[in-house]
Amino acid sequence: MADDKLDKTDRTDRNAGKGHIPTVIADELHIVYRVNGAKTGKGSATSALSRIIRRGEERGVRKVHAVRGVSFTAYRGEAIGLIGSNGSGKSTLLRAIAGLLPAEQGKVYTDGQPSLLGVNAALMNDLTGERNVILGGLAMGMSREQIRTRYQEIVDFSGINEKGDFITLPMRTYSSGMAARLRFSIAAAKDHDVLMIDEALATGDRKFQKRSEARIRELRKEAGTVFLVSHNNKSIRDTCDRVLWLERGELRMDGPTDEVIKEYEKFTGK
Ligand SMILES: Nc1ncnc2c1ncn2[C@@H]1O[C@H](COP(=O)(O)OP(=O)(O)OP(=O)(O)O)[C@@H](O)[C@H]1O
Repeated sequence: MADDKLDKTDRTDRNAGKGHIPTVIADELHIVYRVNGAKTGKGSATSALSRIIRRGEERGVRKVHAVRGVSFTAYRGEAIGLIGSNGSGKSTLLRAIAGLLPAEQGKVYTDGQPSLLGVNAALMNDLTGERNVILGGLAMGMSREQIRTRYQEIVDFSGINEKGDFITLPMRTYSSGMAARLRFSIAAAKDHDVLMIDEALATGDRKFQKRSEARIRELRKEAGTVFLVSHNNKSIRDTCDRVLWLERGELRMDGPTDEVIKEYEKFTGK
């Protein structure tokens, strides 16, 4: 499971001799979704017949094999980009590392509790931005005192109050970009062992993206590991030094950012 403590002497730690500390190890990881009540066939007489014949098997459950045998080791201080076409398994892999999805086969080992910062991270729409900063901080394990000292910093970083006193209004009055900025700011206020960001940078405007990129670089210096899922190759280039390229759930390439993006751009025809 994802919350297994890492065995620092793990054999997959190829760089142990160089003093690198592994934070996440995925070992031949497979993730399969099961979709209940999924219809097979088009509702024709023959498909109805075949459904009757299959009765007793896993009826109405369709499997989606989203991650297929992915292995890698992430180290402290690395910023790793995850790239690949739509539906290639990037978000699924992050959710599995965060311990939100069980492994069908294989294993994920993590050092500490990884935090997943998605554009869908749970904030309460009916509460004010202010309350969400406090609740979000508590949910991440910050003390009230820590939240109090970081509060102004979080609000300033989000830029929510640049156009008026929005932080005291309910989140439902925010634009999707404003909400995403607040989510990022809350998550980025804490020093994470492993921080995973799913497309968060794509949502803010250019000025906010720059600020987020700078913060990611800081988080790396503070010895965490950062994973970033993005379709924006420039964001990945500016932030990451290593890239994992997924395609149809398989790890197609793992290497230095420039090399992997070059191959990916050939693949996508850019
Ligand atoms: N909750 C779910 N139930 C069933 N299948 C799912 C679920 N979430 C994702 N999938 C499937 O798993 C596969 C991988 O999806 P995933 O969202 O991980 O891809 P992605 O690389 O993050 O895509 P994108 O770039 O479009 O965000 C896809 O085939 C998708 O249809």
